[in-house]
Amino acid sequence: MSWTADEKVVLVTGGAAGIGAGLVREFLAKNARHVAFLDVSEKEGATLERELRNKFGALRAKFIKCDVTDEIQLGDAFRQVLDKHRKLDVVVNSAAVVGDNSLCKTMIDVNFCGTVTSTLKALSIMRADAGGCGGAIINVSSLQAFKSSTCLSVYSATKGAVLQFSNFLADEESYSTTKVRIITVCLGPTDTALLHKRNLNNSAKDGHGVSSRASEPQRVESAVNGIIEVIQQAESGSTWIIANNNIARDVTMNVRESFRILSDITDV
Ligand SMILES: NC(=O)c1ccc[n+]([C@@H]2O[C@H](COP(=O)([O-])OP(=O)(O)OC[C@H]3O[C@@H](n4cnc5c(N)ncnc54)[C@H](O)[C@@H]3O)[C@@H](O)[C@H]2O)c1
Ligand SMILES: CCCCC[C@H](O)/C=C/C=C\C=C\C=C\[C@@H](O)[C@@H](O)CCCC(=O)O
Repeated sequence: MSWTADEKVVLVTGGAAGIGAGLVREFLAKNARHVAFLDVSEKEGATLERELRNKFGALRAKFIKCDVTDEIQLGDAFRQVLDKHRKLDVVVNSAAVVGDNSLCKTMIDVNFCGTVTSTLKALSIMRADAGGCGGAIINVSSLQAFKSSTCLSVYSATKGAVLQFSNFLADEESYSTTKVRIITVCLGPTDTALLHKRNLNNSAKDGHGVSSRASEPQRVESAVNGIIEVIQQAESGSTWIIANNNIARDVTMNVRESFRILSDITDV
C-alpha cells in the first residue's frame, strides 16, 4: 500500500512560514493525526497555530518555539511530541536562513548543524531496531547545492553539505534495519520571504543564478505538493529536484554518478 499522511505524527522545523508552513497545512489537510511545528518566529508560529486550531481542532497542531541551533531546545521539542503522541512518523527539516558571507556562522549553524542535529534525533526516535516505528526524514536542500550564485557561497555550501550528509547517513544506516527513509529534496526558487531577501530577477540577470532559465519563482504550493509526492514514493538515500512548478524529479542516479567519479579519484 502506498504512503499516506493519514494518522501520521509529523514534526516540521521552520514550520511557521514559507514552505514549512505550507507543509504543516498540507499534512493536516491530508489527515495527519498531529503536526508539531518548530520555529524561532513566535509571532508567525502563534498566528499559524491559531489558524490551524480553528480549522482542524485544538489537538491536531502545535507550535513549539525552538531554535534548531540549540540542542537542548531541540531535544525538548522532540520529547514533547513523543511524550504526547507516543510516536513520530515524519520529520521535515525546513528551517534555514540565507544571507551573504557575513552571516556565515548563522547559516552554517541553522542550515547545516540544525539539520544534522534534528536528523540524528529523529533517527534515534524513529528507528525500528531501537523500538521506533520507522518513518521518513526529509531534508530540504536547494538547487544551490549544485551551483552557487553570486554572494551565496556559504549558503550554497550549507545546502551541499545537507545533501551529502543525508545521502551518507542513508548509506550508513540501512533502511532494512532502521525502516527510516532519509531523503533530500533540492528546491528551485520558490515564492517565500527567504527568496525575496534579494530580487530574483537581478540575481538571474547577473548570469550567476541557477535560476536564470526560470522567469518566475515557483509557487509554494508546487514545492509543498512536490515534497508530499516525494514522501509518497522516495527510497532512502534518494535525491529529488522540485523546481519551476514541475513535478518532483528523481536525480539520485546523477548524484550517485558524480560521487562515483569523485570517489574513483580517491582510489590512488
Ligand atoms: N524559497 C526558496 O527559493 C528556496 C529555494 C531552495 C531551497 N529553499 C529551502 O527551503 C526551506 C524553507 O525555506 P523558505 O523559503 O520557506 O524560507 P522562509 O524564510 O519562508 O522559512 C524559513 C523558516 O525557518 C525559520 N528559522 C530560521 N532560523 C531558525 C532557527 N534557528 N530555528 C528554527 N527555525 C528557524 C524562520 O523563522 C522561517 O519561519 C529552507 O531550507 C530553504 O533553504 C528555499
Ligand atoms: C557585489 C554585490 C554585493 C551585493 C550584496 C548582496 O546584495 C548581498 C546579498 C546577500 C544575501 C542575499 C541572499 C538572497 C538570496 C535570495 O534571493 C535567493 O537567491 C536565495 C536562493 C535560495 C535558494 O535557491 O536556495
